[in-house]
Parts: sequence; structure tokens; C-alpha cells
Amino acid sequence: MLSTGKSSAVISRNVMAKSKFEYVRDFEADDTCLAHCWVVVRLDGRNFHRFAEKHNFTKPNDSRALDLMTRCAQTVMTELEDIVMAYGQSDEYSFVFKRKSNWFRRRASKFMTNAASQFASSYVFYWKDYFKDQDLLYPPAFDGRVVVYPSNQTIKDYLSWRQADCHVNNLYNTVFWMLIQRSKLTPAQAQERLRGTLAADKNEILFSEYNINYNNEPPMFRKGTVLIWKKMRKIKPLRSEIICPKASEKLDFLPKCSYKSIKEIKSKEIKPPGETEGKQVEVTRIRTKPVALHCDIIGDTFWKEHPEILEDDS
Ligand SMILES: Nc1nc2c(ncn2[C@@H]2O[C@H](COP(=O)(O)OP(=O)(O)OP(=O)(O)O)[C@@H](O)[C@H]2O)c(=O)[nH]1
Ligand SMILES: [Mg+2]
Ligand SMILES: [Mg+2]
Repeated sequence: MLSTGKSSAVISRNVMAKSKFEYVRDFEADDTCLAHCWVVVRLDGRNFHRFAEKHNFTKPNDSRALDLMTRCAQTVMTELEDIVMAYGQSDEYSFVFKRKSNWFRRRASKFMTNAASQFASSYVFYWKDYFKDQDLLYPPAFDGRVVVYPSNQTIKDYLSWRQADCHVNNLYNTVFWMLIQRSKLTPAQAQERLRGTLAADKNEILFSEYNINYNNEPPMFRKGTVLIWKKMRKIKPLRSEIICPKASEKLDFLPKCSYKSIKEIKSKEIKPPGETEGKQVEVTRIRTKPVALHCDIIGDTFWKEHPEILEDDS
């Protein structure tokens, strides 16, 4: 027989769960993301124009700030579920969730708030690793939005849009700051000089006046940062087999972001059944990590080299 104390506690919990207040749940909006669509969360720094000024970011690009953004995005990818890739530039990062993800039953608010809070806390947490001589003066914030894309073509176009935005802004900013820093123009004069110019004109100014070939500027500034999952070394292996990355990837790597695909062969002790002594055996383990690339994602090459990212379009 059940003890009366225990059963009455169960009964009272059930009554509580169906209290007269339960109806307020009906006020919660349904924000389920449409099934089988790619879910994108894009985060963007709040008022980073001011934040960059206050924290003495290098103009037009601050590698410390961009590397910190990428560190935060890698943390988001590692801590959250089902993110297949991310793309970042300036003060923004986009995270692409698996089409079939059922994380938090695909609720947009859960995707967005988890990404934004994880990203913002990581930004503060890792700040000192990137800005050694610059204190963090006030807490930064990031806004977020969720957009769903129904096909592989639309998600590719979304990412192309962000990378094209990176290119347009970076080309403009590179010339703009050259005119100010090297030719001592005021911001208003630099803006006037660039009014109505096309990309070719800006390239020409850079080349003829500053001897800069825009294509030789760092890929991270021109292309932004793509994060994809790669098998790589995490702990020191006893023996390792290095699988070389594809030739086109090699070109787009920054040395400090280099990765090696490594099949780890670790030593592990196991006890065969019936035996008291353990035996050392070698086990193979392949770990994956979000790895940074600074390559073109607008053309087909990237998608052909990484067919696993978008899988089938069904
Ligand atoms: N100097 C410098 N500034 C940067 C860098 N990255 C981002 N920023 C600044 O951050 C701004 C980001 O632009 P937006 O996101 O459009 O504008 P915002 O000021 O953040 O305003 P909201 O996003 O609307 O809150 C740029 O305009 C720059 O002023 C960098 O590497 N160096
Ligand atoms: Mg911003
Ligand atoms: Mg922005």
C-alpha cells in the first residue's frame, strides 16, 4: 500500500499543474520555425560604432576584434545544438541551424536568445585574451533576428548577400581610411572624393595612389570568416595521421587559424572479461571543431568542396 503522504503529494502536484492559472499559457505566441527550412540567427553588435571608438579599434579593421568575434562564434557553435556553419564580418555573425533540427522544438526565441546570450557572455569572458592592453569599459550587447530559408539556393544567397556586404563595405572603408590617414583628408572630404565611384575606381585609387593591390589585403578583411566543422586535433595523440586539407582551403588560411585534420590514436586501458589485469589498447578517435576559413562562399567551389554542409535539398 502506498504511504498516504506520498500519494497526496503526487495528487497535489497534479492539481497544481492544472491550476486555474494554467490558461495564461495560451497567451504565449507560437514562434515555431517552419519545418524543414534552414534557420538563421544573425547577431549584430549594438551601437558598435561607438563601442569601436571607445575601445580604440584599429581602422578600418581591427584583427583583435574580429578574432574575438570568431572565438565567441566558435563557443556558440560548440555549446548550442545543431549549428552547421556560421559566417561573420564586422560586428555581426550568422549561425545556420540544420534544416531538420528539432532543438527546443524549433522555437525561434530559444534559438535567438541562446545564441545572443552565449555570444555576449563569451565576448566579455574572452575579451582579455584578445585585448591585452585595452580594458573593457562597459558591457557590450548584441541584437538578434531569426530568418528561415526554404531551400539550399536561398540559404546560399543569404550567405552570399552577407559576404558581398563585407566586400562592398571593406573596399569602401579601405580607401576611405587611406584618404584620411595617408592623404590627410577630412572624413567629409574623403566621403566627397568617393561619391559616385565604382569598385574599379576604388581599386584604382588604392593602386595608383597608395600602391595597394586590394586583392592582397588580408582575406579575413575582404571575405569575412566562415566557420565549419572539421575533424582536428584536440588532445595530444600518441601517434597521429595527418590528412592534408584540400588545396583551395590552404590558400585561404591565416596561419594562426591553421588546422590539421587528425585521426587521434590514443592509448586506453581495458579489462577483458574474466581477467583482473587491464590491457593497454590503441583507440582511434576523431574530434571535430569549428574551424575558421576566409574563403569565397559566393561561387560554387566552396559548396562543391563541402557537400556535407547543405546535404540533400529534400
Ligand atoms: N574601427 C573599427 N570599427 C569597427 C570594426 N568592426 C566594426 N566596427 C564598427 O562597428 C560598426 C558596425 O556597423 P553597424 O552594425 O551597422 O552599426 P552599429 O553602430 O553597431 O549600430 P547598430 O548595429 O544599429 O546598433 C561599423 O560601422 C564600425 O563603426 C573594426 O574592425 N574596426
Ligand atoms: Mg551593429
Ligand atoms: Mg553590423
